[in-house]
Amino acid sequence: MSARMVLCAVRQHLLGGSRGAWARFLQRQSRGCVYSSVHGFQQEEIREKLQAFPGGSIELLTQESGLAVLTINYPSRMNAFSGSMMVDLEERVSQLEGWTDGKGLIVQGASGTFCSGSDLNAVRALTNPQDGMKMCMFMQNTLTRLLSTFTEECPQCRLPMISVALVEGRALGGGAELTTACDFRLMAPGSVIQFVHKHMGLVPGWGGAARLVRIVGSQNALKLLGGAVKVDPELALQIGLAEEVLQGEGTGTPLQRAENWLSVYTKGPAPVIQAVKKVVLSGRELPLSEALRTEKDVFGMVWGGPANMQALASKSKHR
Ligand SMILES: CC[C@@H](C(=O)O)C(=O)SCCNC(=O)CCNC(=O)[C@H](O)C(C)(C)COP(=O)(O)OP(=O)(O)OC[C@H]1O[C@@H](n2cnc3c(N)ncnc32)[C@H](O)[C@@H]1OP(=O)(O)O
Repeated sequence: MSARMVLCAVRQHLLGGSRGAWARFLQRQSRGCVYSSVHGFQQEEIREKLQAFPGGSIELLTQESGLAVLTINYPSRMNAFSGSMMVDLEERVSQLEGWTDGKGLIVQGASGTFCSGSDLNAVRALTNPQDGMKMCMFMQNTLTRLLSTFTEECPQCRLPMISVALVEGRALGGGAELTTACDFRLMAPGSVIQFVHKHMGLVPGWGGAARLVRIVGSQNALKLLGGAVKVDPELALQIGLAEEVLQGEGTGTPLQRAENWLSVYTKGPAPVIQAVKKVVLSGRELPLSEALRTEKDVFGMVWGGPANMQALASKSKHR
């Protein structure tokens, strides 16, 4: 464990394991996970630039069940991301990082379609490479925090919720990238995920390529990006991009079906579900020796905790 990770673990203990307090502490320390001023990234400068392209919103609904729903809301532009929505998303992620009771997150688009990527009106006004890179760094930071990725600068998992992208309609360009910032993708019949970047003379820049390789492997990722392939639910299942197709007309809305699907994995006390996400995430993101040490630290947080004591007292059998 690096000196910084030790410090982080000690701080977490001092803060009594309260994720809200811990999140607020970390937010004060550093808001961006991948890029900071060290990399020439000035968050306030790009926020201001993005705010000049308003429209739409990102809505967050947190529920007592511990499930939250994040909705990309700009139906008149097929839920494309305006500049102000990029800023909104960053603020909603901060809100989620401070939500102590959170266990699961569903990311969806409004009005039956997921997201058509960046708002092309904003993209056209930001074509110089400097602005493009700033926008890309801003979105990489936000989506990295959304997925709770461990990075060198941010070795603590701050948003340890199990997340699902509910894909209805289309997820194009940046919208396809956003789906990869969730742990799972559930697709409605007839929906499409398409990395259209090649057709735009681009490659993904919101971290979508790096994450896609980890999800489907480099050969499938090369095919999807190189061919700008329209991925329907059948292909998505075949290559492991989607977890399930949400079938079942008459069994509730797609959102209700996604909530039912997710609730299987989020049933139980928040600290335990958050611990599950942390150990899996560290196994995926960190070198083995660091992942093992993180697992030990997380284990130490739940061992002897209320859920553990209650389970021991009830002498439960796992039949
Ligand atoms: C860095 C770039 C990259 C990234 O961020 O990683 C990107 O994401 S670039 C954006 C990539 N996305 C696109 O290029 C999508 C372009 N749009 C379409 O292909 C189609 O609109 C659609 C999404 C397939 C839907 O087609 P259809 O069902 O026929 O509806 P319309 O075309 O009539 O769309 C309705 C309305 O929405 C506007 N729209 C759709 N997408 C965007 C967008 N990304 N930016 C801005 N506006 C968008 C579309 O122009 C229509 O508006 P009106 O013309 O005013 O009716």
